Parts: sequence; structure tokens; C-alpha cells
Amino acid sequence: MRLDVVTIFPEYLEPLNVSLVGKARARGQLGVHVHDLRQWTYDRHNTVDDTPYGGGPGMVMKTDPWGDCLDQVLADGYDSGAHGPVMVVPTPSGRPFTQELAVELAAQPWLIFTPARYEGIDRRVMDEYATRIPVHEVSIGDYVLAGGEAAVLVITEAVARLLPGVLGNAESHRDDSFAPGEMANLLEGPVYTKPPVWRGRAIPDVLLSGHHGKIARWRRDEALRRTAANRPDLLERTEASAFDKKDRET
Ligand SMILES: Nc1cc(-c2ccc3ccn(Cc4ccccc4)c3c2)n[nH]1
Repeated sequence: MRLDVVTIFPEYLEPLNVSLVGKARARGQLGVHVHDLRQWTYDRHNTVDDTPYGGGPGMVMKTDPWGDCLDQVLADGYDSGAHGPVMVVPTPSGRPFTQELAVELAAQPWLIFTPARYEGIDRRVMDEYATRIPVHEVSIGDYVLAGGEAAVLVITEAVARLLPGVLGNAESHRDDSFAPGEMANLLEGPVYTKPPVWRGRAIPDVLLSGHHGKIARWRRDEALRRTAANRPDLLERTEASAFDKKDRET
């Protein structure tokens, strides 16, 4: 997979050099190319913004720097086979970023992120590229950031961990809260490791029992408990499981 990121704060993307994404890059599983939008400005002040038509607070990011930069990113190209690139535009007014969308994006060979600042990018830029490639406007949550770079870090990590061979233990994302299966749509329950007692706090006996059926049942019960407490809305989507059916029989 190739990622291109266009930003006025390239240093904001340095976390993509460390940890899971950094390792995937070092192994050649992921290519990340960060572009400083100001390299596509030609005035003395490297201007990327201007006042909004119609008035109102703040500034809007200008068309030309984005157009010149994105044309070059597309022209530099990448052999992504039948699929061309997909543009991902972080915005408070976008489609909610979910595990489902992460899976969808992880299947793409080439993503181009366009994190903006100020009040956003002149709408004509997205309209222009939507005639050539898929453009997804994506929100990472119902809160307001000052720009899109943090969203790029979030989306990139959620997508990279789904790439084959990137997560050490291939099983790791099998039990994701939002992945299909027994724990689908349930929040993760508590996890424990050595020592068996810490400051007088022991771990649940069932986890030392070696009884995998009981352990699996306990983990689902804990996940249900936490989901009911923190995300009751998810319980609407939770399929009755084998455990629940067994409950009803007993
Ligand atoms: N989920 C999510 C995404 C963002 C986001 C993404 C990109 C940008 C670019 C500029 N801003 C600031 C802004 C504040 C309010 C209205 C419009 C723009 C951004 C915010 N906030 N929250």
C-alpha cells in the first residue's frame, strides 16, 4: 500500500516513522510520502489561504496550491494495478470513520490524504478530483479539531494494522470489537498479565483455570457488561451468540 499525505505541517506526520506503521514501512509493506503544500506556492509568503467568499470567520485554503500539488502526486503515479488512488479528506462534516471503513480503505492499494487547516479547503478542489478518483470525506468523531493531521494518524494506524503481516499476532484483529465473529460489536473486556497478585489485587480465577470454554464465556460476559455500561447502542447490533442460546436452553 502507498500513502501520500499533503499538509502544511509535514512534521506532524513524523509519528508515522515509529511503532507499527514505522515497522510496516521498514518492511516495505507500506510506502508513506509526505508532501509540504507550501512547496506549491509561488509568492514570497508561501500563501495557502485567503478570506472566505460570503464573509465569515477564519480563512479558507486556496485552490491552486492543492491543485498543483495533487496533479503532481497523481502524475508521479504509482502502479496500483486496476485500482487508482482513493482520496481521503478528514473533515468534521464527513462520513464517520468506523472499523468497517478502515477495512474498506485497507483493501485499497493507494490512499491520498488531504488534511486541511483553517476552515477547510475550497470546495472546488474536492469537486475537481471527484471527477477523476473516489473522494471520501471522513470524520473521526463528533468533536472539532483544528486540522486534519491528527485524523490522518488515526486513520493510518487503524488501516495499517489490518494489512497482512503487519500485526505480529495474526489473530490480534480477529477479536477486534468491531470485527465479525463472537465478539462483534462488543467492547474489549479487561486484560491481565503477570504478576498474579499486584498490590493485593488478584486476577479472576477463571483465567488460571485452563478451561478454554469457561474463559471464552467469561470474556464474552465481561465484554457484554462493559458494552452495556459504555455503549448500550452497540447491544442493538449484537447477534445472539452460542453462549446466549445455551443460556436460554438451561
Ligand atoms: N472529526 C473531526 C475532523 C476535524 C477536522 C478535520 C480537518 C480540518 C481542517 C480544518 N479543521 C478545522 C475546522 C473546524 C470546524 C469546521 C471546519 C474546520 C478541521 C477539522 N475535526 N473533527
